[in-house]
Amino acid sequence: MTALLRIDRLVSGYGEARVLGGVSFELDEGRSLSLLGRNGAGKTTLVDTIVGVTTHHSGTISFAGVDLTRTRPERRAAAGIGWVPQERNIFRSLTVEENLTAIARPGPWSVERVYSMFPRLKERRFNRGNQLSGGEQQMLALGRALMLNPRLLLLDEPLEGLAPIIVDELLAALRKIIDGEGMSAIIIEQKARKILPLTDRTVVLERGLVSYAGESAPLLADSEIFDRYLALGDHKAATA
Ligand SMILES: Nc1ncnc2c1ncn2[C@@H]1O[C@H](COP(=O)(O)OP(=O)(O)OP(=O)(O)O)[C@@H](O)[C@H]1O
Repeated sequence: MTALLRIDRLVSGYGEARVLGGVSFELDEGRSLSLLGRNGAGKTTLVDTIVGVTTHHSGTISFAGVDLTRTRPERRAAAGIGWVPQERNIFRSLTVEENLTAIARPGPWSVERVYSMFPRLKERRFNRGNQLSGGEQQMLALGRALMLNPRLLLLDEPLEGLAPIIVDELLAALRKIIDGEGMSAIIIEQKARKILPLTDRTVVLERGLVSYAGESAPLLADSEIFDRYLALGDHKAATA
């Protein structure tokens, strides 16, 4: 079986600077992956390289059997790569409903389905992006990505800066999207223990290299394994 996403010896960064030093991993269709690691390890750089907005130095990115390494970001999106960056790129001057319909592509996800996932967005459908709370903006950013009906969803710290009750609501929605709908997803998260139970697989980055690539379950089940890869330095506080 061809992996949905195959990253092979990827080296990328910003201009001359190399952040990823040769990253390889695969993700099968319908599987989900936690992308973990300390601040500055290269998580955002990896996701941004998959999307096509960093400087590629060497290595390959294949998606559904097609080499996308030198393809422009718009073509990658059209191929089915949906992206919710850390800064949640919603249109702040458009209403919730306009945000959802502006970039919709045909497929199972519709405005009504997004509203049933996030009833709060339905209540706020005539409010503009800049009138929403942080949690509502994150729901809208996720809803927008779903409206593109992607084959793979890339989420960069979707829980960051949100109140605990909103974090729980988003985690429940992500569980429905991943488990219920079988969406393939890569999720960057600082709070490893929150996201590990949601995902089949995990990649841990350390200084631009893969230090762990495997099932998520052993990291949760065995505190020694968890500590070896995740409870170091900055990460200790973040995962507590
Ligand atoms: N636009 C940029 N230009 C130059 N260097 C950058 C840029 N963005 C990030 N970097 C550098 O790349 C390295 C990896 O950063 P990256 O944001 O990928 O890490 P991260 O694992 O996502 O960390 P965080 O959890 O802090 O977001 C860091 O040393 C960072 O300073």
